[in-house]
Amino acid sequence: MKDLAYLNKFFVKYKWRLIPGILFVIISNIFSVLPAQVIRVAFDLVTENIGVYQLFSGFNRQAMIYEIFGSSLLLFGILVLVLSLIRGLFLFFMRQTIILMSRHIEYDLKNEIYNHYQALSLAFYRRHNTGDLMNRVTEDVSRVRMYLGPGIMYAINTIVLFLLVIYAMLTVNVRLAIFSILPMPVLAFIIYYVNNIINFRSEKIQERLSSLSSFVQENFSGIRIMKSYVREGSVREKFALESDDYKIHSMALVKVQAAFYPIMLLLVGLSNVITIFIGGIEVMKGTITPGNIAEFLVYLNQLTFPVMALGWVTSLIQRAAASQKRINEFLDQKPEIISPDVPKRTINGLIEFKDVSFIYPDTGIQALKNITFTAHPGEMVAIIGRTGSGKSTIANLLLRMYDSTAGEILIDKDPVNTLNLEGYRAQIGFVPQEVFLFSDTIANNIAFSADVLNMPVVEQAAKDAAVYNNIIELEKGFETLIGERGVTLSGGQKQRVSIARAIVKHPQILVFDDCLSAVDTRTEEEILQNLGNIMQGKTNIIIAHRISTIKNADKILVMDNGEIMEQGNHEYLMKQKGIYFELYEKQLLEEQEVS
Ligand SMILES: Nc1ncnc2c1ncn2[C@@H]1O[C@H](COP(=O)(O)OP(=O)(O)OP(=O)(O)O)[C@@H](O)[C@H]1O
Repeated sequence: MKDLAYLNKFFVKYKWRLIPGILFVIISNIFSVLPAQVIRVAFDLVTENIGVYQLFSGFNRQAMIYEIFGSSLLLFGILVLVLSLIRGLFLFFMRQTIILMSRHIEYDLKNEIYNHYQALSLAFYRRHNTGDLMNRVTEDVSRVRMYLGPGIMYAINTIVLFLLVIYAMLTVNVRLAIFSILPMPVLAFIIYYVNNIINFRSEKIQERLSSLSSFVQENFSGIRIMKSYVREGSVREKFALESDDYKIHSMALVKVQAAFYPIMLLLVGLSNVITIFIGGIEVMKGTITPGNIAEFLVYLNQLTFPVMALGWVTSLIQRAAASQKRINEFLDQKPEIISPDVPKRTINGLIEFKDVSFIYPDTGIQALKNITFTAHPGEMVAIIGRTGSGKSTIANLLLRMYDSTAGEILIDKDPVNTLNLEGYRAQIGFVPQEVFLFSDTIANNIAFSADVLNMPVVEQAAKDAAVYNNIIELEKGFETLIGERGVTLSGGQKQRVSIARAIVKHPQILVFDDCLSAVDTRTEEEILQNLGNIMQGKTNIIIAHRISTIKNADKILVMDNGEIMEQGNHEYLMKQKGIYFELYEKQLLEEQEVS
């Protein structure tokens, strides 16, 4: 329960909704207890007046008595109606304050979690799957809201109504009061117990449902592979198995739910029977009037819902506590990469890696060993090497997605971790190895880094990335939607849109992580030539597999197994007759074989 204490700050923030809300709950309950007393008076009046009416049988006065009796009953009826209307009005106010407060808190909490997520570093995202991250912002927050809104509202409601009704009952007759509320604790306990079973089984169903939807989603995403490997039959069988599992769990829930309402109604009915029985004895003894029995029956029916709510609210609070615990786990995570509190400044782009080593925190893989190199503004530094040799890791460290385990990375002679992170990253154009485009228009994807869309700039970036002609050939040009709901671009086109996105902001440092692999050599040359113009005086880091991409670079780092094996320009490395030379010969041979 201590996990829920985290939410207390919101109660303070929204105190002017909570306090009136509590007052409205109390007032609405007073108006819900009063009608029972009116009914008692009316009931007694009926029994008394029937006697009087019969006494005057055969006299003229009988019609008059009938009239007086009828109009006073009407008056009582109107009174009950008015009291109920007033109660309804306050119930409306109660919901308008407390439920609204819970919605405000839900909004604040979601934003808080989302902002926190954004501050967390890449390593955090490697450790947790997307489904889990999403669940905490949606499912868990909704459960917490149920505690903040209905949970609190019904809890206060139940307590207030209980106190009022039980007080009213005790003032009439203690014995009858005790007997009539005797089945209530049993009812509360059963509801609590059954609710827990229902929640547990619902969660199981939810898990099955997530697994079923992940299964379907994955198979539809990979439909091309599935069809080409003719696996429809076996996938259909697996789907039927998953569905069956879901059905079995659903049936188990239905059974409990089916037994729930009859048991509840039985207990409520039992209370009524006891009240009438014991009440009847008391009336015969003369301690209470028949009107009191009617009054008690109204009280009992009023208590039924709060008692049910008690069981329900208890399990609701338990679920909310479990969800808040999961939320707190994430909120307590400290970002590993923290920006120092310094002003943003423009960088020149001098990059120095000094003896940098890096071990990935989760896997313990040593991806870099004693890396030392310098990239000056205006230079193009290329990184080449076998897969898994650590090229992308250099880009990750340069972008400060991770901090190096040993050694130093200097930008304009200052350690990278002393720079304002946001300001620094904003001056880097990064094109990752795996292209990711948002489900949005091409224009918005290219202008992703800008707050305002500047079409001439976007168009120029598309021209520099050699994708302009492809875009204008599309029916809607730059306004074409891409992603799941939109058109599918080819692999090379996607890469070039992603390049345009990086160069549109004219960064001080440009990092290309093997992003020309799906582009033909002629287009590649065009892009590199354009880069030469845009990036004059700025620093380019190009990671590639093809020597043709990088042979004009000012400096080439040849990597293997996390280390720089050779370093220099193309001519120098060729003369060395080492790994680079071998790679060149091999690629030349492959090209000749292809042609
Ligand atoms: N996020 C990560 N967590 C743990 N280990 C990682 C992570 N990313 C890469 N590695 C490991 O670090 C090593 C270097 O990987 P890296 O991605 O830097 O290689 P690369 O040279 O870019 O390869 P490729 O050319 O195939 O992209 C590999 O052994 C890889 O398994």
